This record gives sequence, structure tokens and C-alpha cells, in this order.
Amino acid sequence: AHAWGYAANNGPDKWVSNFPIADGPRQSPIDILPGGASYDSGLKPLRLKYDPSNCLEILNNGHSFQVTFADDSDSSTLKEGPISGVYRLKQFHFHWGASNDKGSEHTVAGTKYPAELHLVHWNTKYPSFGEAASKPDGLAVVGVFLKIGDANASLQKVLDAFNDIRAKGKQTSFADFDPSTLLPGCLDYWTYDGSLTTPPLLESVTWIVCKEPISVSCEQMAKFRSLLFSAEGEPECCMVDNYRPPQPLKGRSVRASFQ
Ligand SMILES: C[C@H](CNC(=O)c1ccc(S(N)(=O)=O)cc1)Cn1ccc2ccccc21
Ligand SMILES: [Zn+2]
Repeated sequence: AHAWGYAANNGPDKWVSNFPIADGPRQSPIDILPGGASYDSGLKPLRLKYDPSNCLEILNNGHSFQVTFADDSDSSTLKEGPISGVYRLKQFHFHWGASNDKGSEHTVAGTKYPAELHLVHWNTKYPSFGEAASKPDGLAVVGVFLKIGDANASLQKVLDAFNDIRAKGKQTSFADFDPSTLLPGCLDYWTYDGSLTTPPLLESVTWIVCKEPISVSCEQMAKFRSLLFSAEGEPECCMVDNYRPPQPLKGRSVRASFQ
């Protein structure tokens, strides 16, 4: 398997050697220029419906931590917005920096946020996530920026599980969590056609990036940085700066759901 990562020897600038699509026409993330986005009155509001009982576990996969959901029914779904059909929630995860001045993958007119949440959904016109992941309309990821401010009580429930997943490969059960409690009050969004932001960098993602950030405290950011890229028994390597920088727009248009 390819040992890709975020270090100097295996990080984003090196991914193209094993994943040539890294230089493809619809790569993510991008720098969003609000002035360059065109308002599309045809864009519908996001219709998100999540069932906390679908929440299964939380795991450290060596690149981030993710909370995985049961996706064998349509009980946790994304509809409307820029997409057609029904997309099921598979997992959510985050990207963050070693310090509060960086960490998000998307940027807004060059502004980096300390972290970014990704809620990953797959198109149920395909039989599974794995099938959908290779189709141009296969995935829809909702991105939410995190901004330093008050402690986020909903996020704290996730952070409280970290002691069991500090090292790569660790996982633990995680139940009854409603990811809609991580969404901002206003669901205005930008949308564009893009890709997974980690290898295999598949160009199968309709990106839906919320304009309004959610809050995270400095102490909570420190908790993110207590996770490890390394497995138990390996030299400890803090999980920080697990973000890909913005990629060329290559003629793509970014639409806004708001004026
Ligand atoms: C692509 C998949 C691994 N990657 C992801 O799932 C993924 C999801 C979201 C992002 S981001 N940062 O853009 O939101 C990046 C990577 C491997 N894989 C391939 C088949 C497959 C089947 C089941 C589970 C995993 C599977
Ligand atoms: Zn992500």
C-alpha cells in the first residue's frame, strides 16, 4: 500500500508520484473567492437528516480521526442543496493545524481556519460507498470551518473519546451522536465539483462548503493535537497539519447559495 502522509517525504507535494490525478482538472481543496462565486437562485437549501442511532464508532486511521455511521438504510441522509437524489452519511472527520493560524483545507480569500469538518456522503444510485467513490457524482462532502471562540459542547463529546484512539489503528465504540449538532446555524454554502483531498484523490466529490464557521476553543484545539499519526510502539508523531493546500481551480466555477 502507498505510505502517503503529511510529512516532507510523503506529503501533498509527493502524492502525484503514486496518484497522478493529483494534477487533475477537478482537485480539492480550493481557495474560495467570495467575489468570484456566482449566486445561483436555483440552488436549494441543504436538507440534512441524521439519526444518532446510526453512529457506530470513532477511529484513528493515521491521517485523521473519523466517526463512522451505519449506512445500510436512508436514515442519515443529505438531499437537495446542489445535488439530486439521496446521499447517505458514511463518516465525518476533521483536518487541523499545529497552530491556530492554519489547518483548514479550503480557504476563503486566502484566510485559513484552524480546522475544517468534513461530513462524507455517498450517492445511493450506486450500491455502496466504494462504488460511488469512483463516480463523478458519487460523493457529496459538507465542509464546515472551525473558528477559535467559545468551547463547542457538541464537539466536546467527540473529543472525550480521544483517550481510547490516541494512536493510529485504535478505535472504540461511539454511539448516539447527532452530527447535525456540529452544523452552523446558517447553512448558506458555496458549491463546486472537486475531489477527495487525500489519496486516492478521486474526482467524485460535489463539495458543499458552509459560509458560517462553528466555534472551537483553544483548549479543544489542543486536544485535536494530542492525537498521533504513529501507531503504538512507534516513535510518537503528533497528528497536526493533516491538510492539503488549495489546488488550481482550472476553469471551474464556484456557485453560492446566497447573495
Ligand atoms: C476512498 C476510500 C478512502 N478515502 C475516503 O474515504 C475519503 C473520504 C473523504 C475524504 S475528504 N477529506 O475529501 O472529505 C478523503 C478520503 C477508500 N475506499 C475505497 C473503497 C472503499 C470502500 C469502503 C470504504 C473505503 C473505501
Ligand atoms: Zn476531509
